[in-house]
This record gives sequence, C-alpha cells and structure tokens, in this order.
Amino acid sequence: MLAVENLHVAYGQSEVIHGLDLSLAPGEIVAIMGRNGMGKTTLMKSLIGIVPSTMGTIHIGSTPIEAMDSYQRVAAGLAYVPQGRMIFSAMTVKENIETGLTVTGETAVPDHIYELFPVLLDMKSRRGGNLSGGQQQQLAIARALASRPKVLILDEPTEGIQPSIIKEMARTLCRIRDEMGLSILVSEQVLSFALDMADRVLVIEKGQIVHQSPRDGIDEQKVSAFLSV
Ligand SMILES: Nc1ncnc2c1ncn2[C@@H]1O[C@H](COP(=O)(O)OP(=O)(O)OP(=O)(O)O)[C@@H](O)[C@H]1O
Repeated sequence: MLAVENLHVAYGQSEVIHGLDLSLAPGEIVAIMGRNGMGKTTLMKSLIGIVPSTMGTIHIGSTPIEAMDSYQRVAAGLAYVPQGRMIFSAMTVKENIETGLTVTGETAVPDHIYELFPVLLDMKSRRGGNLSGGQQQQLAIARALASRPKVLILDEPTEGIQPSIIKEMARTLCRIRDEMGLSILVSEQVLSFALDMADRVLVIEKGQIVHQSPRDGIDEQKVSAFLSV
C-alpha cells in the first residue's frame, strides 16, 4: 500500500536519509524506531512532501507520489500527524477536523470520526488550544482521518502523553486499522507502545533501516540496545 524505494533526503549538502527502502502491506501497522536525530522526522516529512527527496520513489498503491506537492499526496491517500500535533489552537475542535475535509469535498465531519473519538464530539465547540495533550493528539489523528486516507503516518504520537493514554492510543490505532482498513506507519521511541500495536518493527539508524522484525518473536533486547544511548 505504501512502497518507498531508495529514498535519499538531504538538507542542503547534508544527506540525512541514505537510500531507504520501506513497504507497508494493506492493513499493516509498522513502527519505525530510533534514537533522537536518526532521521524519523525527516523520513515522515519527506513522505508527506514537506521536505523534498533528492532521489528514490514513493508509491501509494500504484500511484507514484514523490513528485507531488503535499496536498496532492493527501488527495492520493496519505495522511500525516506531525510531531508535536500542530493543531490549530485558536480554532474549535470541529473546525480543526474540518480542515482535513478539503480534499474529499465533504462539508460535515463523518460520524465514524466522532465514534472513534467521542471526547471530540463532547468538546467540538471548544478551542483546540484548551484541550489536554492526549485530547490534542486525538484531534490531530481525527483531522488526518477526515481526508479518508489509505495510509496514515504518525510522527512520535506518544511524545509528552501520559502512559495510561498511550495504551488507549495503541488500541485506537488498532481500531483504525481494523475498522477502516488503513495501513499505518508510526515513528516511536517507546518499545512497549510499538509492541502493543505494531505488526512489524523497523529500526532506523543514521538514515538507514538497520534491523527489522515481526512483532511475534521480536528480540526485545536487541531492539532496546539500538534505542539506548
Ligand atoms: N532543518 C534541518 N536542517 C538541517 N539538518 C536537519 C534539519 N532537521 C533535521 N536535521 C538533521 O537531520 C538529522 C535527522 O533528524 P530528524 O529530526 O529527522 O531525526 P529524528 O530521528 O526524528 O529525531 P527526533 O526523535 O529528535 O525527532 C539530524 O542529524 C538533524 O540534526
């Protein structure tokens, strides 16, 4: 459903992603893990088109998207939840979600979004900036789902979120996969969260995938060793 081949990404002369390959099957959840500065955010930004790639291909299904602008990538079926959530704090919850509707032509927030996140229905007239961190993360995911994506990418969604809410978020991502059939790529530093929901775990180091394993049978010590400083 998402296929990335030989992706190279650079900031000026400084190459950060060095020929990375990655694929997501339909309905698969993949966690990409790595220490700070290893390239997770750069990978996510290059997939959605905020940072240009210098070489390589990115496909959603059979559609090549690497030459597209970000809004075209969203229309092609890719949705992005950025690190730090980046919700619009002065806009209401409902208005935040509606910004995701622009590519679908729908005018109302689909019911299934409020079914996934009932708290957002209760708070739909509140300003986004008044929500807790966990609620803002739900809002950022709801906004991404409003574009009816095929592939959802999330950059460190657990950052700054309480452990009890992290468990709930893992369940929510599994529901999104099971009920909506999405493929999900999530960057993460917390191994327990990755193991709660991912079908497969990848480790990125210095812009390359250095280890990968299905969740079943994963060598947790080995993955932890990659993540420890
Ligand atoms: N705008 C930028 N200009 C130049 N170099 C950058 C820029 N953004 C990131 N980098 C560099 O690219 C490398 C990868 O950073 P990136 O933010 O992708 O890592 P990360 O794994 O997401 O880390 P974190 O978990 O802290 O978000 C780092 O060496 C970083 O210093």
